[in-house]
Amino acid sequence: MIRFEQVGKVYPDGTTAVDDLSFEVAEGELVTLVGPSGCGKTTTMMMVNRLIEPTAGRILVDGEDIAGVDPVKLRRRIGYVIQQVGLFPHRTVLDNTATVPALVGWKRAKARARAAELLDLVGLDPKTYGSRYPAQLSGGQRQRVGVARALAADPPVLLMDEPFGAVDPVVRERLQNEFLKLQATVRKTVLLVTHDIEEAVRMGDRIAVYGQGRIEQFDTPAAVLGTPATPYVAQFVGADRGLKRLSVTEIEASDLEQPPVAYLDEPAATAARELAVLGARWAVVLSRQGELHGWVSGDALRGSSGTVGELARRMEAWVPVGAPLKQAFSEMLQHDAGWVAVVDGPRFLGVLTPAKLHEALRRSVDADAQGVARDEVEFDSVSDA
Ligand SMILES: Nc1ncnc2c1ncn2[C@@H]1O[C@H](COP(=O)(O)OP(=O)(O)OP(=O)(O)O)[C@@H](O)[C@H]1O
Repeated sequence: MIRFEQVGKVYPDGTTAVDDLSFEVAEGELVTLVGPSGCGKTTTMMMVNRLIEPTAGRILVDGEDIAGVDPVKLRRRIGYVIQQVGLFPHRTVLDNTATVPALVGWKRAKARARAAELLDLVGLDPKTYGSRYPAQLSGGQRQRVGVARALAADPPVLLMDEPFGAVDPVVRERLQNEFLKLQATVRKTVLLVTHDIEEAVRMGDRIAVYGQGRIEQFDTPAAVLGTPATPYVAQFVGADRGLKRLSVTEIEASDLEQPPVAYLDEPAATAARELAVLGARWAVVLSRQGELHGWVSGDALRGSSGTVGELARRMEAWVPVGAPLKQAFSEMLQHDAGWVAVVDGPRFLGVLTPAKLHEALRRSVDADAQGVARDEVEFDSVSDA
């Protein structure tokens, strides 16, 4: 979808910003460009919408060499989100969001209706915020408007330069998560620049790790963390990459333990006896169809004449199977729980304990050490195509 073929950029003063870049961003894929300040990330991105012209190689968007495309027309196909957001201060939020649809000739009512829809999508109620001016918004809200505006004309490609950079870490994580949810539905082809490896890992389907003007590694987050291609990459991803793996290692059904189970319609006395036999202090409460309803303690069951369902407590700590280990860990901490329930839709699969979580993390690190995960990674290179 976006393809760099041996692209280079030397500025008129002789600075080589990037050299011999070749990589591809597939349709619907989110690729993060990460690296230290001055390594050429922004130059790379701005060559895609022709705000900067390459001095070598070529860039294709949707199979077409962009050198031959009128820059203004090109930019209408490419959404652009930048850190400073660049909203027009004297226009309302709604009109800011409707900028591009209006430019490409949509009728005013249609452009505004689309803008309202987009504001809603990024979590800003158009009734409340649509008539405000940018100065009347928080930093995080302005960033959201920036994203809404970039998406308004429904461009297939999105360029994002430090889009969540100007807000505090808590808001940033929320914006990142919101954007990932949005991306799961809109499936744009995205190039996202960041200097933050955590952001690159969290957001990217694949990551391009930049050294000085060139890509040191182009891989999935798991592979970059697990098997850094060069000492430079290893240093850049940091000594705590084991911890970062929590974000990229998924919970699998085989990681789970099977705790004692009690059923909603079962008499409490029966369940209490079963727990006593097992020497267990609690049980997970399920429907007969295997749906998770909560948990119940042996103490609550003993002496009760009712059913298990009447005594069940809500399960606070749960995650869907396939979620990253980090999410399970965070649920455990948040609810001060010794384990988290893992579900597939409404169906209960088992529980993840700290010991199993540790095992899963080891499995993921060992798999990389043996080169397993890397073998599974598909490389896109220009020469393969
Ligand atoms: N117009 C210009 N003329 C000369 N050199 C430039 C120009 N723009 C950028 N550069 C240089 O090109 C190199 C790459 O810059 P670029 O902005 O692409 O880096 P970056 O990785 O995006 O950095 P940052 O994270 O700090 O924004 C830097 O050495 C920079 O000083």
